[in-house]
Parts: sequence; structure tokens; C-alpha cells
Amino acid sequence: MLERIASMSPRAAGERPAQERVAAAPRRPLAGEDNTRPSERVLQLWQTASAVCFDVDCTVANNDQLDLLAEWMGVGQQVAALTNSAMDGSMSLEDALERRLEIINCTPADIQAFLRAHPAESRLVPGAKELIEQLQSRGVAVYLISGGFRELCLPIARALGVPPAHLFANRMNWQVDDETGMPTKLVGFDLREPTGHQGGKPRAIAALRALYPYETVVMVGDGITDLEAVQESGGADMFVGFGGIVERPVVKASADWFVTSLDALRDALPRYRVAMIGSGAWACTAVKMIAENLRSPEKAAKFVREVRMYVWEEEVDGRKLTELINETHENVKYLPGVQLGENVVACPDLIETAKDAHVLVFCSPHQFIHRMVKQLSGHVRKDAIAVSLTKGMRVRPDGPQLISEMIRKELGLDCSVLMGANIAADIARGELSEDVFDRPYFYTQLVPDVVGAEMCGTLKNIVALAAGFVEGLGYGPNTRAAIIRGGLDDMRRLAKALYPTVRRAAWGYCRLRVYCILVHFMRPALTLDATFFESCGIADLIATCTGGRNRLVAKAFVEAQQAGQPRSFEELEASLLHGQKLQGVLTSQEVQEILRRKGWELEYPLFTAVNRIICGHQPASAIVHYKEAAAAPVPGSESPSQSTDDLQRLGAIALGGRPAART
Ligand SMILES: NC(=O)c1ccc[n+]([C@@H]2O[C@H](COP(=O)([O-])OP(=O)(O)OC[C@H]3O[C@@H](n4cnc5c(N)ncnc54)[C@H](O)[C@@H]3O)[C@@H](O)[C@H]2O)c1
Ligand SMILES: O=P(O)(O)OC[C@H](O)CO
Repeated sequence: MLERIASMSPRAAGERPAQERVAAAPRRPLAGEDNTRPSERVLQLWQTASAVCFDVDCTVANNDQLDLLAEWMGVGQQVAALTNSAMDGSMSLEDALERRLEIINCTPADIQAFLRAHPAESRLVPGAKELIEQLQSRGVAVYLISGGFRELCLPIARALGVPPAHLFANRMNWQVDDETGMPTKLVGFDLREPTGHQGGKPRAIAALRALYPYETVVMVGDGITDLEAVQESGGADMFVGFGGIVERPVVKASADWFVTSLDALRDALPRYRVAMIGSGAWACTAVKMIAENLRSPEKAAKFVREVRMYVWEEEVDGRKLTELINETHENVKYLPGVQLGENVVACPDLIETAKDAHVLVFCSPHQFIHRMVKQLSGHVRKDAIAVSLTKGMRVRPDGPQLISEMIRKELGLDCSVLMGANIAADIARGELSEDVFDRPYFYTQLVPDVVGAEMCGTLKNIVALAAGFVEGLGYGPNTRAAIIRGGLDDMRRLAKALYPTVRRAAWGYCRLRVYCILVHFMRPALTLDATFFESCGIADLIATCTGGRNRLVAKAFVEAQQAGQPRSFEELEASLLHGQKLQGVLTSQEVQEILRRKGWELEYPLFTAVNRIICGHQPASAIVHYKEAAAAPVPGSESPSQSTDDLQRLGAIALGGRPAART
């Protein structure tokens, strides 16, 4: 999830003319104005920066490295005076650099000995590493732009996690020994680097902007050459003056924001809000994991601690469920006995829950999702991302619509899905599972095939009904295994038939992260069959067929019939699931409608046989001969097809007795 969140940082909005960028700059402080507190505009630019460029000496490194090298060489005082003249603007940068190098007059061996004696880690300004880490984890590009020397800055860049290609600095020129070919004597510096000249920093930034479409660039530094970054067209949009090591009056007076601690910059970074849309067994399990994560110190800088959870309000023991959850931190109805965490806040208002969230996690039973998504339209942040945990699809006249497709279309949000073998109660107790949100008991792995994963999560609910029938009939493991195999075959072929784009997916399966099944559409680099061997495929199928609600209810359905006291799925759902929703019956109805419209019923015999059984056209025992059951004529119909009446009746069952309304 974190990688996805990183990509939320507003940036890369397309190359825009320099003039337009300059117009976005904050109003420069007036004389005497307090710029130690950021104005609203300054804060906004800081929080939406697409690139941040740091000066090195006296900004991220706690000294001027050339001064320190001079001290090491025994010429500290003369060189320090020249450094200050350059930083205050009383001497040109080129002249100051030239004269300082002349005085230092070191060899490569001196530099190496100096770096050994002064390890970079010991020279970092407090908070620099943490600030840079935070920026990078949000997807902000970080550069070091130094008027010093690459030879001295590289170890600092390494210690800060900034790649060498993101370092702009001067290069020393060396006289080379004709005999050995080795550098021996320092002879000035390479004048071709922009940083060796007055106005070099804005030029370096302009070069970056020509390469990358950074919308907002911020320069942070202590010196006059850093301030120049905002004084020339094409440079940075904002300048943060840093006075934690040296405070320079000119810089302080002109900075858009002046800080004496880098922590102030880190504290001002945006923190992301997460909202959970849903509050059933799985939604509560997932929110518990998210809340644990957000309470951890590592996540504190990046996320708001509180997670809002939308709860479909109902009364439990004469009290509102939201009130009970907020008092006891437990969802006594849908996940009793499990503490969700004090940072989970139950909210009965859907829009209120979602409106400020940067990450929207959808986890309601699929039949309610479309109405919720419609209600949310126009009320969510445009830069939010969505993750769907819901297993199911919607059938429209023009074909199926997966939940992730619906969210993308109706809310315009990028949507990942999280599918896998997750029996809610087991995970809530902390049992190991091959899935989600970075908890020690919950492993997740990225799979770049959203549609394949979502189809697995949807279709497995039908196979679970078949597994329940077989179990209720008293068959053993061989028969159950045969049913699971047949179900997997139908799942795989139907997913491919409905979503040819998935079938065309390229070769080469890339494991993006050791832990995850958080699936994203970005890289079509996975074969569909590989998806079916992930947790979202075979593992979820086995979990649901052995321990899920669909299997439980289907088994009870057969047992009740065999005992001569048949009970409807609706009754069994109410009596066995205590408010939780059975997804398989409605999914069977929806999938069968697709199969019927396309004339594919015989091609997916296990799905069709399950549908015949739940419609009462075949006895449950027909499941073991599912191919024949699928081919048998439906009473009162000329073809083996299901009638629309049957399907509507089933919809009514799955929706709790109401007509099968499609919102
Ligand atoms: N339970 C699991 O083990 C599990 C595991 C993985 C995925 N899933 C999937 O997660 C999704 C959500 O399942 P769950 O287990 O969290 O829910 P659930 O079946 O436990 O609970 C039903 C939820 O629906 C809500 N609800 C009832 N009527 C409603 C209405 N008219 N409008 C809106 N909401 C209403 C209830 O308040 C409750 O929160 C499903 O798609 C399911 O397939 C479940
Ligand atoms: O209880 P089920 O059958 O809805 O299955 C729950 C989950 O989807 C299993 O991963």
C-alpha cells in the first residue's frame, strides 16, 4: 500500500511554461515580516512539492566540507574567511572556489584520509535523513545541489539515501602523473558544472525541469547561492532558508520560509487519512490491521492516526451500533470479541467518513457497493486512491462490471484490489494468512492483475456453495477435491472469456514485494494462470470451500433437505450468519445471467449446476454429476436455460426478501 500512497503526491502534471510556474510562487516576505511561520500558500507549496532540492554544506551536512577539509589540511582559518565571503555574496562563487582550492592544495590520498576520519554519518544535520526518507516515501524527488565538491558530497548523498545521479556539485580537476596515469595534484575545478558559477543552482533546477515535468520545486539551503534558486526564471518555486547551522541575515530576510530545524519541515508534511467503507466481519478485521499499522511510530509521520469507518447504522440491544463501537472499540455484532483499536472511529454518515480520506478502503458486501459509490460521487478527494476488498460483481445489460471498475468509473479513482485466502475471524485472531496490510500475521504480495484477482474473489463464492453441497451430502475429501478442481477450471476459463485483456497479458511474472497480494493494474506482466496460483486464486478457493460462510450455509441447506425440513438460503443466512451476508447465491444469480445471455451455460457446467440446485431445478445430489445436471432441461423451459423469473427470485433471496433491485 505504501508504494501506492507514495504515488499520490501531486506531481508530474505535464511540462508547463516557466512563467506559469513562477506565477505559482508565494508572495515574497516584506521587510520585517515574520517568515518563521509558513503562510498558507507556503505550506501548500511545501506539501505538494514534486521535487525538493537541498543544499549540502550547512544544510544537510553540519559544516562546510571544504572548510573541514581545509582544517584537516591545516589551513582552516584562511579558507573559512573566503567561504563566508562567498555565502554572504561579497565575493563571487568562482573566485572563492578557485582561491580555496589553491590554499587547500590536497592530494587524492588526503581526501581519502579526510573522509575516513570524518564519516558522512557523523556529519549529517539532525533530522536530514528522516526528512529525506519521508519525502521519498511520498514519491517526492529529492536532489542535492551543492556549490561544493562531488568528491566530498557523494558520501553525504549515500548516507542520506540520495542516488548519485541526484547530486549536482562541482568536480575537482586533477593533474595526472604521466608515468602512472594516476591523479596527483589538485589544479582547480571543472568550470562546465553549473554549480561552479553564480546563478548555478537555478540553472541546475532549470535543467531538471527540462527533463522532468515537476510542477512544484522547492529549494532548501543556508546561503545566498541557494536563495538565487528562486530569483531566476526557470528555477525553484519556493525557497526555504535554513539557519540551523549558520544564520545569514540576507538569507533569513528573503526566504519564503525560514527554519532553524529540519524537523519543522518534516512536521509540516501532509499526513494521509485512511477511511474504511464497510463494517462487517472482514471490514472490521481489515480496519483492525490498518489501525494497528497507523498506531506504529514508523507510520506516525505519514498517516493520521485515526481511521474512520462507515457503519451502516442499526440497533444492537437497544443501542446504536456506532455508539457501541466507539465506546467499546469492538463491533459486537459482526466481529465480537475482537478489539479494533481506539483509533478506529465508527461513523454512520458515508460522505462524512470518506470526504477527507486519501485512501478509501471499500469492504461492503457487493450488493451495497454501487449505491454507496453513487452517493460518494463528487464527495471524495480527487487525489485519493481506492482499495477494494469486496468480492463480487455487478451485472449490467452490457455485461459484468467488477467493483474496481465501478469505483474507477464512478469516482474517477485509481483502484487496487486486495483478494486472498482471508477468513475474517481467523485473521482477526492473528492467525497466519497469505495476505494484507503489513502485519506480522498477515502477508501481502503485489500481483499486477487486478481483473484476474477480482474475478477469483468473485467466482470462488459459487464453488464454495458446491463444496458445501458435497459436504452436506456426506461425501469425503476425494469428491470435494474433484468439485474444487472443476470449480477452478470454470473460474479460470470464465475470467479469461470475459476479460480478454487479461488473457493477452504478457509473459514474465514479477514479484514486486515479498509479502503481498495487493493487486494493481499498473504492470500487465502476469499470466492469468499465475494469478490463479496466488493466494487470491487457489488459496482463497480452498479457504472458502473448507471454512467459509457459503460452504457452511450450503451444507446446512442440504442437511435440512435431507432431514425433511427444507430451509431457504434466506432463513439459513439469518440463522447461521447473524447479520453477515452470504455472497455466493447472489453471485451465482449474477454469473448465470451472464452465462444465459451469452449462451454459455453448458460451457461452465459447475456454475450452471450450482445455479440449478439453488433454484430448485435439480436436487443437491446432482452436484456430483454436475456436467449432466448442467445439460438437463429446466422444467417448463424448452432449453436448459434458466428463466429470468428464477434469477429474479434468487436475487430476492440474496437481497433478503426484497426484489432483486439493481441500483
Ligand atoms: N468475512 C470474510 O471472511 C471475508 C473475507 C474476505 C473477503 N470478504 C468480502 O468482504 C466483503 C464484506 O464482507 P464482510 O465480511 O465485511 O461483511 P459481513 O457479511 O460480515 O457483514 C455485512 C455488512 O453489511 C452491512 N449492511 C447490511 N445491510 C446494509 C445495507 N442495506 N447497506 C449497507 N450496508 C449494509 C452490515 O452493516 C455489515 O457491515 C464481501 O464482499 C465479502 O465477500 C469477506
Ligand atoms: O466466508 P466466505 O465463503 O464468504 O469466504 C470468506 C473469504 O472470502 C475467504 O477468503
